[in-house]
Amino acid sequence: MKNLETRYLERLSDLYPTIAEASTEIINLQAILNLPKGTEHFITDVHGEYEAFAHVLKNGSGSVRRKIDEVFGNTLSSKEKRSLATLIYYPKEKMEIVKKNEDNMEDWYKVNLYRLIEVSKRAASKYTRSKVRKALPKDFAYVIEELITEKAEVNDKESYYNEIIMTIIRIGRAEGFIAAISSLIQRLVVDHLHIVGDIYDRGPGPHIIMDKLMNYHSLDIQWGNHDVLWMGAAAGQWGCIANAIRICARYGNLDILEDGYGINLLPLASFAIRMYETDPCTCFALKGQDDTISRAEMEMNLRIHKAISVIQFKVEGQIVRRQKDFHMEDRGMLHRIDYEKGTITLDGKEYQMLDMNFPTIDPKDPYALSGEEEEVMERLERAFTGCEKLQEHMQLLLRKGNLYKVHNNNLLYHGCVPLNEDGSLREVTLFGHTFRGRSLYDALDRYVRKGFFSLDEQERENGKDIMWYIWLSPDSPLFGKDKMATFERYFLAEKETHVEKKNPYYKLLEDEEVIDQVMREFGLPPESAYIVNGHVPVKSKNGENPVKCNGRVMVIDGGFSKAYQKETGIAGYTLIYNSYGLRLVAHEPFESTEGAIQRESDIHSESVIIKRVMERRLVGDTDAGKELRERIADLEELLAAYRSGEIKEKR
Ligand SMILES: O=P(O)(O)OC[C@H]1O[C@](O)(COP(=O)(O)O)[C@@H](O)[C@@H]1O
Ligand SMILES: [Mn+2]
Repeated sequence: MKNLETRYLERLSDLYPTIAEASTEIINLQAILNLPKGTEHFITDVHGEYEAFAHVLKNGSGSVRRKIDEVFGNTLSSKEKRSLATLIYYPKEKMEIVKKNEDNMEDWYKVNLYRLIEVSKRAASKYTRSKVRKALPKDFAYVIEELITEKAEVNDKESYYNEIIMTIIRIGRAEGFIAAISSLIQRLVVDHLHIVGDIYDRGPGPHIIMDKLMNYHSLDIQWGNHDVLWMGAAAGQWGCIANAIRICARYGNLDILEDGYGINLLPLASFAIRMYETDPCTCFALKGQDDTISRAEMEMNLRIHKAISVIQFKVEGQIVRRQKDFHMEDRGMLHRIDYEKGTITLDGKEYQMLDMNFPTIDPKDPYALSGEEEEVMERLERAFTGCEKLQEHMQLLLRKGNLYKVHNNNLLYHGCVPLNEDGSLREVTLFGHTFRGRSLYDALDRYVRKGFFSLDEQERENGKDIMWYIWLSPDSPLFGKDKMATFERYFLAEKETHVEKKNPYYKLLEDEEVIDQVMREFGLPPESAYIVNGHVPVKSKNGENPVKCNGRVMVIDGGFSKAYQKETGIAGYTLIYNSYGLRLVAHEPFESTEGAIQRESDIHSESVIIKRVMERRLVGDTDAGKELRERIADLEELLAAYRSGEIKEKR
């Protein structure tokens, strides 16, 4: 039998059947290595805020504006630049407005088409032709390529381009063309997107964000605890289902389930209304509620909120009892309640319960679901696991996502690396094995996938429970707090019981030695790597800085989440890593899509340069570059095999 290497070269020769073809590919790949590296965009903790998210994607955290500035410098006023940027972000909507106010549309089209072509030329200049070609919108691929490629052979270039532009206008295709070229610009300014977790919960449109991501050209996701919660729910884990519904109810967002995913909440709603009919549910007031909701709807929402919370506390009590390895029995709350006195004893201290109306709890067996609750949960489980759209979204999370990622010398994860007080890696034992640092991340990642794919029922069930564990365990790298005080926040007035203490990691973020250790743990060179992490809102209003440890760690959760903007004072950070270096961008709250179009009010963003490289970074300096060099080496072997007669040319 031929050896593996020869067999591999034979397969490669199917793709490059001649000396000429193999040589051409080597030259092409070599050329790519010398292009500037593509722009990476990092976004985190979007929490369902799809409008702000869509806008930041459209403007590439200021990358579109920077391209416009590079191309036009002082030859356009800032108002004109703003208009052009708005046109690129929202071409259709912007043109509707222009058409109402402009008397000479032909002129307007001409000027703007010209400007857009200049910007797209610039945006395309750092890619190979073949890559640009792949990005071209189908309908206008040929014309756009014509217009953005320099034509050395055409003498009168201006009239050549003008002819094309005038034809587009004459045949009534200007609008379609503008929309197409605008989306090409958006597509080219960001080469790759990293979402550092928490797409779901609190805001109204996580499903809309997921739809956008489904079509995004190049993407990876580091799961956040809220994303894993939804993954667990989609896999049918009851603790996750109850939590996900509870959070939707808490934020007045049950529409996400009903309209966004078509999950029928009627069984839960009718149960809740009946069971808590006369209960004012005062502990279950909604957060960040919207005033458009009717009174009847609000009352139903409160009851659902309470009903699903009670179910959650029961189900969670069952999980911590069956999964002893989770060491979370202290989070079983219901058996600590004195149902006669209306108090609960926690850590030896007795507290008054703010609500004692629990018609479905049997004090002797407080974690048992009532028959109706059981039935509601069974129907919800079927609805979650049977929802095609939710499953598709979860498949995307599984395909593009991981618990962490090492990419171009950066380490990306949502929460933390669990540490002990002294900074050493915290050991966690699960199902008979002990993990820490990277091995903990890897083990949990594997369990998540088992929860979806394992054929072994026990493994699958453990995998599902692990998703709940990742959501809120003190040892979960995605949660990183000593407890999730949901129960205390609903039922106890004493604020000290609401405190969730963060893992020592967050205190040690400024400690160089600790950070070196974390980087080494993930195989990164401490002198040049960066850590990007989200999860904890940075209160920049209070002078808190997202840049830690002399610029080596960036915590970029600035609060896309409207619910948290009061605390943070801004609307989120994003990072841009392009061929010139690394730039942190702080965004002001996003007014609305309508404002962005009507008043051309782009998000105001301040950016700070974290690192400016001495020499422009090239594709050759990236992970993709490493792969390309490997491919070149393989092709050179093939070439040598052709030339030595070891392999015959196929054509
Ligand atoms: O403010 P809310 O929506 O009630 O959420 C508070 C809960 O969310 C958490 O902060 C987890 O969410 P994050 O991952 O967004 O921080 C819990 O620690 C806390 O109990
Ligand atoms: Mn989080």
